[in-house]
Amino acid sequence: MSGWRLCDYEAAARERLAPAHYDYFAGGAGEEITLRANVAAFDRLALVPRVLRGAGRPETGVTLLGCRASMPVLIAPTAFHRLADPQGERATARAAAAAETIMIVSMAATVAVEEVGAAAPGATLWFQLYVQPDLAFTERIVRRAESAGCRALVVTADSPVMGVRRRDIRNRFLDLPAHLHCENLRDGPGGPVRPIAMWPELSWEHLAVLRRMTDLPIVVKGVTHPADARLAIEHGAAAIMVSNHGGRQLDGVPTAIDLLPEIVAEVAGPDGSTVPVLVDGGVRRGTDVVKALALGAAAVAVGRPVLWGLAAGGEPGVAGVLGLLRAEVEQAMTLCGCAGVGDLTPDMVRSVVPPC
Ligand SMILES: Cc1cc2nc3c(=O)[nH]c(=O)nc-3n(C[C@H](O)[C@H](O)[C@H](O)COP(=O)(O)O)c2cc1C
Ligand SMILES: O=C(O)C(=O)c1ccccc1
Repeated sequence: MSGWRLCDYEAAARERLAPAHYDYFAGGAGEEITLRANVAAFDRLALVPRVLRGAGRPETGVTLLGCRASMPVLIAPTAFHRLADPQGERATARAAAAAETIMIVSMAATVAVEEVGAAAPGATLWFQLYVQPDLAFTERIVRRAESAGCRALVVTADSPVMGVRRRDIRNRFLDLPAHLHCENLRDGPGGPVRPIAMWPELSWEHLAVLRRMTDLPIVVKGVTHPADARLAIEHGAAAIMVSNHGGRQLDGVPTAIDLLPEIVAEVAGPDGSTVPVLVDGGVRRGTDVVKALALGAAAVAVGRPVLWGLAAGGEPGVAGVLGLLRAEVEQAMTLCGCAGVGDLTPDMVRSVVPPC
């Protein structure tokens, strides 16, 4: 698949997927304003490279919450990988292991977290959690994620209810096909599968409960307001993920890349200390990654591009997408005169008026 660009994977995925499943992956909430804006926002930013720095071949690797990744691109948690490929999350995890990057396994995975870990022993996995009102059940799934070897807990905060996804309503996409289930929601092996609850009562108090429940570092995903970034840290978050859920929750939210600088400024301690700020939404090429890092992100995550790789070509497809992003990041860093991610600074990014 060499020579492919990310848009080629999306086109191939679209041809292979049932239209309702393509729409589920591709779609956003409401009028899809935020969905479109996420991608467009990167094009309104320009990179100002530094020259003659003798930087050599760049080191693209990063360490996040004690986990090494070969590039500052993580796999965002996305549901239902077996809609895209029979191996589903197993294939994604194997490609993540081969690329040496971190996969955030979704609570709504169609392969149990234990099986994802077993399928890709070399993979670094984090687990995304929708905190369930049944806190005893929540604790059981946290223990399962720990036993499966997950190294961080990513708590999704932007989904007190599900966003209104008009494509899914139009397509009557309500349930998974009968042979697929959210395996992390099973009450014991072979037991019944619970529906995932979105919980409007979820609050900062529960973050403190989780903090006491586990020694895993907690990432709060779906932060957009700077005041919430601060609250997340005050409640023990080890990292923050600036995200509008890929435009799938509240439509009209600013793009994650536009929110990033304010949040980075807010979480910077007076002594220069800070927690890592991750960002996702609309990252589609290496220069997008470099822009986010220059604006203060410790790393980015990609959601849909991984699903396109998976639907287009299973594990090799995901490997192709990750390899492409990795090569593009390296190329962009080299052209920016950067030896490592720490050399990317905010002065290297400018807002531009789009050409008319
Ligand atoms: C099909 C799909 C399913 C998703 N499922 C989850 C999920 O289960 N949990 C979660 O926290 N975020 C979920 N997300 C949001 C992603 O983690 C991420 O925030 C978003 O996809 C980033 O935008 P991008 O797709 O433009 O890269 C999902 C996104 C998509 C597209
Ligand atoms: O579709 C999503 O974006 C998502 O986050 C989700 C939540 C619960 C179940 C399946 C997917």
